[in-house]
Amino acid sequence: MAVYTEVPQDEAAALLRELQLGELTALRGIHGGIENTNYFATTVLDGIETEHVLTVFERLGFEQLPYYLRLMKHLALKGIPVPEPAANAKGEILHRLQGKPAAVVNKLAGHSELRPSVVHCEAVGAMLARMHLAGQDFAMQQPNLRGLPWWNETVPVVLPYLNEEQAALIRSELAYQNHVAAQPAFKALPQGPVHADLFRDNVMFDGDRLCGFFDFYFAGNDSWLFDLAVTLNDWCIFHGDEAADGLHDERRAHAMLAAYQSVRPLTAAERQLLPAMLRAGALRFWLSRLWDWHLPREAAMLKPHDPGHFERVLHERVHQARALAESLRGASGVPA
Ligand SMILES: Nc1ncnc2c1ncn2[C@@H]1O[C@H](COP(=O)(O)OP(=O)(O)O)[C@@H](O)[C@H]1O
Ligand SMILES: N[C@@H](CCOP(=O)(O)O)C(=O)O
Repeated sequence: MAVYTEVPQDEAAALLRELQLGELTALRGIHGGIENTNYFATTVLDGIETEHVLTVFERLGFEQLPYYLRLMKHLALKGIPVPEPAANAKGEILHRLQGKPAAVVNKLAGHSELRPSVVHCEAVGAMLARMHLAGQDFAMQQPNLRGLPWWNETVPVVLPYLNEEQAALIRSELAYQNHVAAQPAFKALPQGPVHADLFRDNVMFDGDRLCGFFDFYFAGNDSWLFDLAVTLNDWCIFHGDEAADGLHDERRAHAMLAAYQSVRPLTAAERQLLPAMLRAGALRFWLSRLWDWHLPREAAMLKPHDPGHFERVLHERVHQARALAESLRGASGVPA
């Protein structure tokens, strides 16, 4: 269920006409997604049928949206396959439907690849690096609104719902992330606009061909390494019914990292900080899932995502980081 706001057919048709996209012939609510109201809209212009996605924003306000929509436009103009927001005659890409902010973008071909192969991970890694480079000259700035300040605010909110072991893990991870974020090397990491939620369900594939990235509504300015870590934490981890839920898949991770670096090699500081950033990415999504699970927005979600998955991912990332640190200490002659 993801139609919170019913958009009357005539109101949608008027907007699509204003955007010079043609005459509306079909409007269908989309039942995936959890954040916004989404419809597929079909229009006909000069005899040609085209598919669009009409979104009514339920959580984000008129102030935050220009950043996301302008970023998508910027990336699309640079050849990155992302949905391009449609503009009216005045060049405006943020519209209003039922008193709420709304946008219309082109519908990407393909479907989400929920069981990605090495080939899919390579394609995503390379495109992510291309997207980071293409965003370098994007002029607008907006922080990642789900970054460290939000983690610091949210941990006390979710703590009452955790058992002792979980509370200890979340507290110690938060302390670790605050410590890492204060380091000069961390502050100097390459930055730019990042997607920050590039999960498997936000990418379209047609077979092995990557058709596009979408759902930029958690984007913001942050380190590129954070974006890569979030992506690795979803695409290169075992999921759900697999016995190894939450564990790292070395083959897929290696493929994604190599493909990313074939476009933009990581700096020495990025390579060193990747284990810490994988932990940060796991903490970020464990927190948001705990929040959604225990404090759901009114009528907002039919099926919140499982927080336990990211608890397992965080355990895995902490374990890996310690093992790596110990092997490095061993290699340098310092006892582990
Ligand atoms: N530009 C697009 N092209 C094709 N499908 C899209 C596009 N945008 C959204 N969708 C479809 O709508 C669903 C919900 O979109 P999503 O952005 O994930 O919603 P939400 O932000 O509400 O969670 C997606 O899973 C996908 O099937
Ligand atoms: N990817 C996040 C939740 C964000 O939902 P989306 O449908 O907007 O991508 C998670 O899995 O926790």
